[in-house]
Amino acid sequence: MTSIASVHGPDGLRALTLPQTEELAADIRRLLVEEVTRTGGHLGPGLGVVELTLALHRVFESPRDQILWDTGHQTYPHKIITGRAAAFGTLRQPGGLSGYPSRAESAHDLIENSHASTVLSYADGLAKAHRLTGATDRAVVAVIGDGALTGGMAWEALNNLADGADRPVVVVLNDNTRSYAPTVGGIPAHLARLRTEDRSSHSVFENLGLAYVGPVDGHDIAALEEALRHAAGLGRPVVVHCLTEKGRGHAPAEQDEADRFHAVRPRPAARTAPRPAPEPAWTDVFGEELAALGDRHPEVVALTAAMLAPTGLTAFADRFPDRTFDVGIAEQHAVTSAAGLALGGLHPVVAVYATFLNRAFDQMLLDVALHRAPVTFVLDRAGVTGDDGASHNGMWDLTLFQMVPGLRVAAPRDAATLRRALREALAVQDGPTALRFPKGSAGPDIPAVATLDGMDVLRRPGSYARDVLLVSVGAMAGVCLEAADRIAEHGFGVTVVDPRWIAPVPDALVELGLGHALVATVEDGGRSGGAGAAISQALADAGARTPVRTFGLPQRFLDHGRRDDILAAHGLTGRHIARAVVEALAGRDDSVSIGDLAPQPVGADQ
Ligand SMILES: Cc1ncc(C[n+]2csc(CCOP(=O)(O)OP(=O)(O)O)c2C)c(N)n1
Ligand SMILES: CC(=O)[C@@H](O)[C@H](O)COP(=O)(O)O
Ligand SMILES: [Mg+2]
Repeated sequence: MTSIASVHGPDGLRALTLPQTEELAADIRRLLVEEVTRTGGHLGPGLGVVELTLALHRVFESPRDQILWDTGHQTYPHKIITGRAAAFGTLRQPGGLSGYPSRAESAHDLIENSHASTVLSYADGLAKAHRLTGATDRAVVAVIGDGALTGGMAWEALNNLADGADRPVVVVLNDNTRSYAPTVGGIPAHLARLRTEDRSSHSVFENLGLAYVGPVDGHDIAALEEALRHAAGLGRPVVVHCLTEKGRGHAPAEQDEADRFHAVRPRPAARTAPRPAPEPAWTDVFGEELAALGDRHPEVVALTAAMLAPTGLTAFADRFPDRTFDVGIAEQHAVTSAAGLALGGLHPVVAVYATFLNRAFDQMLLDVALHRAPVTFVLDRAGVTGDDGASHNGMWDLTLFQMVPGLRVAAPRDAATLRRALREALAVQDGPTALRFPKGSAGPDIPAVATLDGMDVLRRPGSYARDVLLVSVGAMAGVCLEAADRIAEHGFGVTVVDPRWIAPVPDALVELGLGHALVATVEDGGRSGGAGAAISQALADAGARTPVRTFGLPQRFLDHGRRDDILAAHGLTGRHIARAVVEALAGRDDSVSIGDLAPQPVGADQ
């Protein structure tokens, strides 16, 4: 039995016979199922590319030849055969292997961004660089999924690749017919015709001017190697169309109609005490409320970028299939299409993970906000997500939102305020709205003790002294209340307020801030240009001399880890905030922000 342990790096692969390689594939599958079901992660995508990964590393000589992966979630087999099998059990653990390619881990990993549809653009750039630097002996190989191929950037890149007959790139299309769910649109329909029709009809790739090889059985190593060698020998841009099965070799994944085990949760640790009833997930609270509002709001339609279930739209889609649109992994199109829907008299809800909206900022700014289109953006996974690493944290949305004229932004603190904010957003007809909430459980509802011009007061100062105003943004309410209690122990009067709608900065919040000795803002998002910065600016514009402390995430790419650990590492805990506020009030040292006070995690962030 050829085991992983018997192969030392990709060079060892090329010495194996075909049967030995097939045995190795079985051993890799065993390791994937055993470890990923324990650690959590992307099991289905990796199972689907075991043979493809082996064939790629037997035909091409990485890292001289550069093998690039779109999204990177399917690279566990690649990691295993490029020297990281022994560490594979640390996958997605703090300080352990990243769940995506990592340049710090290996020379075989070139691109780390987990945002889809980018790989062909990297490849186009690399091919041009090799042409200009004379490094024409290095192959450029770009693996892209059928889902990622529905993203606009992929076609921008194909347009350029087709224009570079003297700049060879081997595009490996990993066609498993699915993103999470079956991939939607004309592109998968075309690929299906290529799979089933005789090769009389030209592929779209050939019509663009690229060579096309396939379709090839993506689980037949010999056939794959022959096709890849042929493609590499063409010396021009070529698409190798590989047919694979997501979840291959693990029956529960193969039979999973939802998403073929796209991403599995970690196996829960054995417990002695009964597990407490889980509090509702933010995603489910949103999804159930939107479905409930769908009857009362016939003008509401929902859009997703290939993530219907992950963003909570399943219930709405089940009840209103004609009012639900999956546009593929195409966030830019989703947003401008929503503007079109709004111009047509409807109220679109664009449900998206916060980090993925980054790429549709221009569309939000100039296709939606410029036209004051009543589009509601619902951002899940806002703030620190943690396990999926730097490009998955939703830590830029609050900063981007500050730049959009007329955009109203809500950051609910719990399930009750999420439901309320959604109802309020759907009632806005004269401009865009956005709601943002983190990954995971919405936790217990946090009641207000009073309201003030639409803002929720969560804590009044016992002594009515107006020493500190703690402005809680979204899900940081619990942290703020803990900080307030700690600060009050030092004899200071602390008010905690949750504006609920945090942009534009409410006038009532400025008014409230003017009357306090110090204002502190706490957000699960980037400090730079975030909600706190906007509040600080608004106070300054009102002529306030009140010092403002903003607590949030540093302007860094944060390594993967557990959400709570990352928040703590950057001072977003009651204890850290209290200490910094008390020191600022005591005048001991008001030049230091909490982000500098907090201990940095091992393997300091970039
Ligand atoms: C811009 C962007 N939007 C959404 C996602 C979330 N996402 C991760 S993998 C995936 C599906 C990818 O499908 P495909 O490219 O076919 O790869 P497969 O999982 O089938 O191997 C999606 C939508 C993302 N990573 N990037
Ligand atoms: C690879 C990718 O972008 C998604 O699959 C992401 O991993 C989603 O993660 P969660 O849905 O677990 O937050
Ligand atoms: Mg796919």
